[in-house]
Amino acid sequence: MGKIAAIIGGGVIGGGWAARFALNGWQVRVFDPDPEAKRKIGEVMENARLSLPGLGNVALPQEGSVTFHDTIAEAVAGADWVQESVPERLDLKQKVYGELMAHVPEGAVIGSSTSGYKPSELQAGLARPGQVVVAHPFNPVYLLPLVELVTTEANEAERVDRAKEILTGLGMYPLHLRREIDAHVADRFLEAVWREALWLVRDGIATTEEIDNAIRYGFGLRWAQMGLFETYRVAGGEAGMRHFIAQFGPCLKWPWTKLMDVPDLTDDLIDAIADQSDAQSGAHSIRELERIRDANLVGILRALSRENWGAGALQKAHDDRIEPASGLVRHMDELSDLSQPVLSARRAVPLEWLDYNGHMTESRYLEAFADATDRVMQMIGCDADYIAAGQSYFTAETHIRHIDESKAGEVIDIRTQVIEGKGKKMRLFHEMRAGGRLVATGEHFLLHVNLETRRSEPPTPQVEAALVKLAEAHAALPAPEALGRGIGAAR
Ligand SMILES: NC(=O)C1=CN([C@@H]2O[C@H](COP(=O)(O)OP(=O)(O)OC[C@H]3O[C@@H](n4cnc5c(N)ncnc54)[C@H](O)[C@@H]3O)[C@@H](O)[C@H]2O)C=CC1
Ligand SMILES: C[N+](C)(C)CC(=O)CC(=O)[O-]
Repeated sequence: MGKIAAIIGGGVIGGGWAARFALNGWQVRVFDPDPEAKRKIGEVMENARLSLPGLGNVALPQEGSVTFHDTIAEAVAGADWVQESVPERLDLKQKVYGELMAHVPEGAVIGSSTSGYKPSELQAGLARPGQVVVAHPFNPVYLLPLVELVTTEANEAERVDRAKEILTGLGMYPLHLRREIDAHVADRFLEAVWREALWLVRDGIATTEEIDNAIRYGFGLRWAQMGLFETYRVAGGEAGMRHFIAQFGPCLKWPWTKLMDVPDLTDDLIDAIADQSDAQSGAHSIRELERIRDANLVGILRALSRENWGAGALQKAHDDRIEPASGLVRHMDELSDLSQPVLSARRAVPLEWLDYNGHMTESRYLEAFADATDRVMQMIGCDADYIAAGQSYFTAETHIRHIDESKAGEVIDIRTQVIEGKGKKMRLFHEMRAGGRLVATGEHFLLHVNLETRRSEPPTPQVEAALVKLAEAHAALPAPEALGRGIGAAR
């Protein structure tokens, strides 16, 4: 049996944790007295299955089970990680921790999703305070990598290291705070922005929609990729941060913000906010908004991955970590059997690859096959260093057949047969399958090129020898039925 995560409280956040653990191969056990918890978590899992697996370019491990339990004792039995996500009330959390102490295995980490309590407040009076850390995630937990890890002197160093390792293994970024503080780091920041926004609505300066537009059409886009300080460094021009502070530092003392003043949440203000929010977003259900949010997040995160930047760089590092378990290799010497087509991709279909017909769109087949070709190039030694040294392959011709549909989150495998590999020429035949079904084939002809002259020339002897070895090993395979076929050619 795989690793076990117990989820105590399966609402918005507990459901997100359940999805992140399960889709990363953990067995998940949920305890939540809400009779609707199973349905709600089922809906979160559905959204997560569409979006999380396709965030990266390598398939996640096989999904773990999610089971529901009537008692805390049953849910936490044998658990490696327990994540508490009950409502944000200290008395309730402390009661739950009392019960957890009686049943959670001593080796397990107990993480709290608390948005604002300090770990010392949760640890107070417990038999084993060292087991409890704050692991504060961000909604949607299954897509956003940040988790604030807050610990105290009571936490053993080994347990803190294990907590970091487990969270990293889930594709998250544990930001370990230097010391505990109310509301950690990110929520202090969100709270300041939220307070200011409430004032702007209360004073009739802007509506909820106008405030959201001010964020999403402007600084929100900047924050997603560079955060605050790096953004302001750039805003300081060539003189950087010092110039930025010299220019805008004095404004901090001007009445630009309301600072700690909080508007009274009167019935009138709450009605105004709720009515404006209905007018702004009421045409969509919460589940629809969640799906829109998820599709946008996947697009943003995948764009950042292409630049190997920010949260996208984290995703790439996660892909690298899980790649060996996925069965993919980087060099053909790692293959145990050269006589069969090589596994050149094993990945899930990203949400952003879908089109208006609800399935993977045609251009993405080429992207998937192109990535598979890159993998074959890497396997024969035409890797990043080789290319940086001035040689590579260019694709000269491609023929793709679309045979069956593929949906978001579905795992596709591509296996590649080398049809020809000699001198400057490389001809590949890719077969893409989803759950054993043949989904598409791609035939590609490539020429080896000198990147300085931009003219074709033979590869280095090492690369050519590797390619020839693979081509000879594949020569005994039957020719693919569609090899060399043009559009409209008889089946
Ligand atoms: N909603 C958000 O945006 C975020 C919330 N958090 C934190 O996560 C925690 C949970 O918040 P949400 O998921 O938003 O609340 P929620 O209200 O959606 O879910 C709480 C769940 O806990 C269950 N519950 C109540 N008493 C319980 C008990 N004794 N044992 C087990 N389950 C119990 C409820 O039935 C409910 O399903 C809070 O500490 C909150 O501060 C953290 C990050 C973001
Ligand atoms: C509003 N909130 C305090 C519950 C927010 C969080 O804790 C983090 C988030 O997801 O924004």
